Amino acid sequence: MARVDDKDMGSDLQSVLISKEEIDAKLAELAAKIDAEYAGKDLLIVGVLKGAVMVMADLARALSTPVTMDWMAVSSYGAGTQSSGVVRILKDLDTDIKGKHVLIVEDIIDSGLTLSWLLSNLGSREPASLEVCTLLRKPDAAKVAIEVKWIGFDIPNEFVVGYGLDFAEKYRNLPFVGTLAPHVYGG
Ligand SMILES: O=P(O)(O)OC[C@H]1O[C@H](OP(=O)(O)OP(=O)(O)O)[C@H](O)[C@@H]1O
Ligand SMILES: Nc1nc2[nH]cnc2c(=O)[nH]1
Ligand SMILES: [Mg+2]
Repeated sequence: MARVDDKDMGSDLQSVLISKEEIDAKLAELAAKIDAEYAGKDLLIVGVLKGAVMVMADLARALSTPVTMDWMAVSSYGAGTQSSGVVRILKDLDTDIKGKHVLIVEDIIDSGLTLSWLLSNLGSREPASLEVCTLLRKPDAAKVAIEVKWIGFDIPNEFVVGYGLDFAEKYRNLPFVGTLAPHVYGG
């Protein structure tokens, strides 16, 4: 199992919430379900930058279904650890998704505001189908009416980093998901 002091960030971390091994096993499980769902269909997976890069890379390799991959970058106004729901496109898809089977891949759903906006934005482009796969989901997501077909882990309402998730752009390259020590975010 990965140690908390991996990459010399040990003193910033409080605990390992989900280990690399647990992430790998979960992605294999999700990939099998996604393979079954899209058998015989063309699938476009859409990663939401930057957080979803690790999930996209590992999920794509765990899938047997041939996929195409595209990326969106959005920014939700709001500083620090809070999302505001006001979303702006920083990088749009390179491809037209009309008539395509589209799977949005996210690292985390917290307030659900980013995803809710994305579902309505991409939904209006008339894809053949539009579903969501997220590695992590926090409890507040239940307050927003969004349907998430594939969920890796439901986690408590704590700020997590690693495996794509940042705090002030750091910690994304940790191979596991962990919680930060309070002194790092001024707690
Ligand atoms: O459910 P919500 O409250 O909207 O939060 C979830 C979103 O926040 C994070 O992205 P962030 O905007 O931090 O950008 P990043 O992926 O570049 O870190 C995460 O990757 C999700 O996209
Ligand atoms: N890094 C990180 N980004 C988030 N965006 C929404 N929730 C979180 C979280 O817990 N950690
Ligand atoms: Mg972030």
